[in-house]
Amino acid sequence: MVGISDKCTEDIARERKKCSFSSTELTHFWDGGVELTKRRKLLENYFLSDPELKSSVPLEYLSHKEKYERSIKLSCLFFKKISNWLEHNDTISAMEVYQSVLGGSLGSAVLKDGFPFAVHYVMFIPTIIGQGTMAQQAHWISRAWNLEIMCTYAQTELGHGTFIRGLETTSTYDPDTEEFVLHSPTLTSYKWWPGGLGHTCNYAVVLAQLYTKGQCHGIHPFVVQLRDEETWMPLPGIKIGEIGCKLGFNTVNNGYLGFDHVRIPRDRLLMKNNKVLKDGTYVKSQNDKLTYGTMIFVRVIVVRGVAASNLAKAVTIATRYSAVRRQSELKPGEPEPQIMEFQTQQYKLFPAIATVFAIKSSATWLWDVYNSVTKDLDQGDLDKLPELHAMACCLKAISTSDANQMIETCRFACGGHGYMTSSNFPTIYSSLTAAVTYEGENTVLLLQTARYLVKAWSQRDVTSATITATLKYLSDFRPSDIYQPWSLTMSNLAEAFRLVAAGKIKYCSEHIDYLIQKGYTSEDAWNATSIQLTQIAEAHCRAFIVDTFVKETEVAVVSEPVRKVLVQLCELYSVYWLLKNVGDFLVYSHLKISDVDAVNERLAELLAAIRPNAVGIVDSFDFHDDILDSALGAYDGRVYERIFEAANKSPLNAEPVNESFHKYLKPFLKGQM
Ligand SMILES: CC(C)(COP(=O)(O)OP(=O)(O)OC[C@H]1O[C@@H](n2cnc3c(N)ncnc32)[C@H](O)[C@@H]1OP(=O)(O)O)[C@@H](O)C(=O)NCCC(=O)NCCSC(=O)CCCC(=O)O
Ligand SMILES: Cc1cc2nc3c(=O)[nH]c(=O)nc-3n(C[C@H](O)[C@H](O)[C@H](O)COP(=O)(O)OP(=O)(O)OC[C@H]3O[C@@H](n4cnc5c(N)ncnc54)[C@H](O)[C@@H]3O)c2cc1C
Repeated sequence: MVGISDKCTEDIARERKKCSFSSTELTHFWDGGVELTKRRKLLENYFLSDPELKSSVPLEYLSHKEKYERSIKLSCLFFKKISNWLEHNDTISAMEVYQSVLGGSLGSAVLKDGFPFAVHYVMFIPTIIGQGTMAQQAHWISRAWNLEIMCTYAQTELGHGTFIRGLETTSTYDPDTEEFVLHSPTLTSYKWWPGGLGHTCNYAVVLAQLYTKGQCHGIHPFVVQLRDEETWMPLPGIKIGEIGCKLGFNTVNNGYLGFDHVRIPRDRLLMKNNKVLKDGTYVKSQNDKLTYGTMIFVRVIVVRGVAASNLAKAVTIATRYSAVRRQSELKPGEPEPQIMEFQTQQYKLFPAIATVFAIKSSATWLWDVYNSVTKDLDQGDLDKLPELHAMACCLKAISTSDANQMIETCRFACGGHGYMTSSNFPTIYSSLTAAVTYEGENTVLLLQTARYLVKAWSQRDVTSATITATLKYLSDFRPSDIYQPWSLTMSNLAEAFRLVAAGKIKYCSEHIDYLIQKGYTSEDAWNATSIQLTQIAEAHCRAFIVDTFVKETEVAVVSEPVRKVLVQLCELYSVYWLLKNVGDFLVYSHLKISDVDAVNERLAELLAAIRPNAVGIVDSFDFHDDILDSALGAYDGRVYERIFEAANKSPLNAEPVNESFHKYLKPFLKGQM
């Protein structure tokens, strides 16, 4: 074993030396500025140096019950520590602290399989802000923020997750007592999935069909107490439990919930948007989609906080590992190369690095638009809500599905060792892949964006004067644009993505019209076109991501060496996705068959150009080793020693002979069983 460690650390140190730019400068760009990097590190040091928050036994060796109990202990210590921090420091706002703990990667160093308190902060509090009156906000936010109560967001039911208009839980107003009566009429009406609902929370926002004066007004949010505040026993009429083991999220305590005629006061209906008066009169808001606001918020934060951040972790691990792992021969008789020398390996890693930066720049745009639209909504201006909804849907879907596929590719890039739990790929994958489904299943979200695009296509001439920036390419589109000459410049690549999106949107819209003319209902025509409809949402999203990434590389305040890296990554992202969908580009853009070889060559050139900087680029994500938590991806490159150390944490290695030998194996082998 002697010498292996030195060789690996030398390999990775050599990578860092040959880097053509300052990794620290790229870290500042990634964090959003020097000051933000400082603050992030301050928080990391504060939390990660605390021995109480570290666990000696890896999570995977605990039983399901032990995992839950440890998750509660660690969550309490962790959130106590956050309160202590906020009491004694005013340099970092509470919002920023919670964002880095729950929306960033810091929390995963403490509870890698998720927090049972997460939905309390990520969904319950935002729902009260978005849906509660001032009085309701004052009451519930202060109770929730001060952790007097633990809360969740209970929308999904056993029978319905996507189609929330089909939820079956009812909330019927009784004007005599001025109460709502919550009821679960069927098994499929049981709430199913909410994080922390099992045993952790005593309150929830419950989405239920509101009935008053014999009329159903659709789903509305109600704050409901589930457990006694002292004894934590479920209240009468509340049937509650945990939903059991899952692919991941096993410390999140996802739960189920049923109601047997549970009465709650009238003021538990969140009434910022819609109201029920004392006598049962229903007062409708100007837009019934405002009830869906919390979902938009979470989709917005998933893009960077979940998709980019998990993919960045995975590609850091795989890239560092590829710098120290040596295998096979490139030329006969020569020493085994670092596996990163293989072009196929570069093709697995570098597009994933480029995708992390691409997602990040779109996520920044989305966050800014979210904040501006939220302000408009508060002033009663709903004009920009459809664009925000459409972009949040497709960016959530594309970022999580890219990350999902690329994290798996990063795992494959690490061969057998990637399959070890100690690589941390299983946890990174299982927490990311949940985001493909939660907060709007990806196909469904793509179809929401497609609905917006088809509508925009039909209105593009009438609305061209007021068309939003993300749709301007539709009103600019001329079918003859596909006869322009092709060139391998970034502006031309971006144009090709826009042409593909516009061409496919045009085709889909015309196809739907054609089917309707043939006698299809509009719903059947929609369904019969829906494969292509998901593709137009993807094409629109890719064109948007490329445009946003290009603009970011142009305006970023960085040195020329860093800008060069960003430009290469931006071009790689574009070339990679063009070649993945080359058929579409041949049909809908000005790319011709005779141009494709040159694009393939450009891909190879870009991979080769990024190769010397690869470790430097992933270093710039600046993951603390405790956050990466990977035997393959630690900063020092000591891969083999760490794999060995992790194996020796297996409880089976605590004794030389396991008792099952005496009980079963021996009698079996001796023919005595
Ligand atoms: C799929 C739809 C959108 C369908 O709803 P619908 O009422 O049938 O709508 P439709 O007829 O297709 O469209 C009607 C219209 O509503 C618009 N719309 C739809 N959603 C929104 C929104 N959020 N904001 C603003 N507008 C929205 C649509 O664009 C349509 O507009 P239009 O009529 O075309 O002008 C909806 O039901 C939905 O969002 N389903 C997904 C459910 C979901 O996201 N659940 C999340 C549960 S919580 C969770 O998963 C937490 C995990 C967190 C964790 O653990 O970290
Ligand atoms: C880890 C995790 C945590 C969660 N946390 C919460 C939580 O805290 N609170 C909460 O309320 N919920 C939560 N959920 C539930 C989650 O939001 C739903 O699972 C999600 O919205 C998808 O709904 P579904 O499970 O009913 O899938 P379904 O809608 O049944 O989807 C199944 C299939 O049907 C397809 N499909 C459905 N409708 C359409 C359509 N209109 N057009 C085309 N295809 C369609 C989908 O594409 C998919 O392929 C969580 C889920 C997970 C996995």
